[in-house]
Amino acid sequence: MKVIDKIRAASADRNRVVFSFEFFPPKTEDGVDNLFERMDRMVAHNPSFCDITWGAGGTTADLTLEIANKMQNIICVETMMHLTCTNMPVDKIDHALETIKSNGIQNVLALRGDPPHGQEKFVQAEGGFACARDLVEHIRSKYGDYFGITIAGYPEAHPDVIGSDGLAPVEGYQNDLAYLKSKVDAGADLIVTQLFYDTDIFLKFVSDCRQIGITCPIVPGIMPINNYKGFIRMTGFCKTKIPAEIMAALEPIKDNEEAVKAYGIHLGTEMCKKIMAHGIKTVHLYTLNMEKSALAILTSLGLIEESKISRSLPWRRPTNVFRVKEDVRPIFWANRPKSYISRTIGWDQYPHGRWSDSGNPSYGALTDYQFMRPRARDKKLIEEWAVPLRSVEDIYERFRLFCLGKLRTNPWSELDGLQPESKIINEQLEKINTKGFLTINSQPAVNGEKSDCPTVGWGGPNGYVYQKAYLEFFCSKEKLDALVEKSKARPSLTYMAVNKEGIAKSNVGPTDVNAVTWGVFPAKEIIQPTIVDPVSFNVWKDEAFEIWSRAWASLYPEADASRKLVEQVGGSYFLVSLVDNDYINGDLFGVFGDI
Ligand SMILES: Cc1cc2nc3c(=O)[nH]c(=O)nc-3n(C[C@H](O)[C@H](O)[C@H](O)COP(=O)(O)OP(=O)(O)OC[C@H]3O[C@@H](n4cnc5c(N)ncnc54)[C@H](O)[C@@H]3O)c2cc1C
Ligand SMILES: NC(=O)c1ccc[n+]([C@@H]2O[C@H](COP(=O)([O-])OP(=O)(O)OC[C@H]3O[C@@H](n4cnc5c(N)ncnc54)[C@H](O)[C@@H]3O)[C@@H](O)[C@H]2O)c1
Ligand SMILES: C[S@@+](CC[C@H](N)C(=O)[O-])C[C@H]1O[C@@H](n2cnc3c(N)ncnc32)[C@H](O)[C@@H]1O
Repeated sequence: MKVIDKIRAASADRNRVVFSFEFFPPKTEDGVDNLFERMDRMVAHNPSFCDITWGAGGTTADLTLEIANKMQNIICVETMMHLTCTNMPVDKIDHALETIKSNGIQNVLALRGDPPHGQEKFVQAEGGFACARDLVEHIRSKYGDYFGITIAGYPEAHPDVIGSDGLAPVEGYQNDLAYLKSKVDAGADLIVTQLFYDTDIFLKFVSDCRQIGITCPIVPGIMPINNYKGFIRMTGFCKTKIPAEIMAALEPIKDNEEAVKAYGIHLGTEMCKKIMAHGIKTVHLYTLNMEKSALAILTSLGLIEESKISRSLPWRRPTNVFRVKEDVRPIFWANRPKSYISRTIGWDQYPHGRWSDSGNPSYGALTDYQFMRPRARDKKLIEEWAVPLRSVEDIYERFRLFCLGKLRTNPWSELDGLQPESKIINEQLEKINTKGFLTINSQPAVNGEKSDCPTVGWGGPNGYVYQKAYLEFFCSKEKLDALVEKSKARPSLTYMAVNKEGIAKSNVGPTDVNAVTWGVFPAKEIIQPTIVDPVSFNVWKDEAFEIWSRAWASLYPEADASRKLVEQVGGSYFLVSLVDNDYINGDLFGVFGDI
């Protein structure tokens, strides 16, 4: 969706305030991994968009494109990619735009760019554009209305116009404004401003823009002060005016980083309050890839609340323009959303409400990507899972500890630990893992809980949510046989089981689709976001078995005895998916009672 449409919708919805986060491409691979984990946490607070910068002179082009793709499709946040003209002939510009378009991204921040490192003046690339307005014109003429186009605005005028006294001559400021209007007239629909610390200057700028007929939203760019030296460097570079009272407040605490941060949060909050009091309901935060100050400012403003992170679906709703209609997913990849998205990236049609509408979905092939762990998690996974294993009971112990919350990582999960809903059943999970039913997925039964309940709620307020109890685990053939025998006396149970070779047992039909999570909301059809189905189970099973070797056994050296044990268990156990369809009086764990 275009950011401008989100901002307009928020303004129509009781003038709701929206906020956004800016990030830049980190310099190392570990940095990139860490950034995604951080973004994931920040996106849970529902920013209207996040943007990623385009390294000076196009130095980070490939990385920016890759990060933008992951932000939109895996983190699932509305993504705006910065794009500059520096060193970019038109074919390179088009390559970048075609790439993000095919990845379902609809938002671009169109910029001229700074001169490349070490150079003083911006130089137009051969066959490239001279300024941001040319780029805006090009995007509109070639891509029509597909992209939402944002441009940069400078409340104190562009630094090129600012003199050595730190001020822009009136004429320079006016020319800059007139040029800004020409960028809007060329097709831009949103302005994000350069950072500033004098709110009066920003408010005057907005008023000046309105006077010359700029009507689009103007989003204030706020950079929380994180450390004194960085602040001085950035404001010097951008020629930003620092009000005397800010300098006076910083001077005595400049060597105390914590005090500077706290002041930065206080100042950012006060600036936003003042801006918002003037009717501006958007805030753009230059996060500098840091989480604390940006979130603290939003918390102080009452725009976010840790305890009220709400989910519109039990899994993160896609933002990719091609998959926004998607509202049903099989449960199997619930703990591996990145893998699910990568395996379904080619789908051009998403089921709407009824899973069977999608027919027989062709999942993408299993690739190395599915087994790649973010480096930062690698260390933790090795520490928690590559421990000496003498018997199968030692294997059981890993699963048991994970279900008790004593391990953070799990080879079958891309997520950190368990979800809050698992607390309801973690004692039962512990018991069955101790018996050798090695769980990798679960959900408790829910019969009409309020939809804003912090543990199992989703979909916003005023609705009711429901779930069938679900378990997915590996177990030996003997244990599976015992379970199948016992389940005969429990008609509410349905199961599917399969081993690595594909030998299968099940009491459901080959195309039966079982909705295991649904919600009832005012003035809406029933929403049923999560299903269990044999077709997807059959695809998932290959990934689930590969994880034994590619994500766990591979953590040990080649000939290690523990490695062999892991391979052997993974190679001989069955993968079982078990649903208790009686979500009112069922007792899913009861069937394990005397096995
Ligand atoms: C929100 C924001 C994000 C940014 N992100 C990035 C980024 O990711 N990567 C990056 O490299 N840089 C980024 N920049 C920095 C930006 O590239 C520089 O500030 C650059 O010097 C100007 O870019 P612009 O798009 O504002 O340029 P333009 O809008 O083209 O303007 C540049 C200057 O030229 C003047 N000008 C141009 N044409 C005319 C004309 N015909 N008549 C009169 N005056 C004219 C303007 O008035 C202005 O002073 C960002 C800046 C902002 C505010
Ligand atoms: N608002 C801006 O003017 C702005 C914003 C982003 C990037 N940039 C410029 O883009 C180029 C590439 O930046 P990068 O992201 O690759 O890495 P970088 O290391 O130069 O900057 C890191 C981050 O700092 C922030 N930043 C840098 N310069 C800024 C500025 N003048 N004003 C506000 N924030 C600024 C941005 O969030 C940026 O992503 C640099 O020349 C940078 O100055 C400018
Ligand atoms: C089935 S989903 C939950 C989905 C959600 N209830 C829905 O309706 O779509 C994933 C659940 O599996 C749980 N889980 C993750 N790893 C697990 C494991 N190893 N054993 C048991 N449960 C696990 C998570 O805590 C989470 O509750």
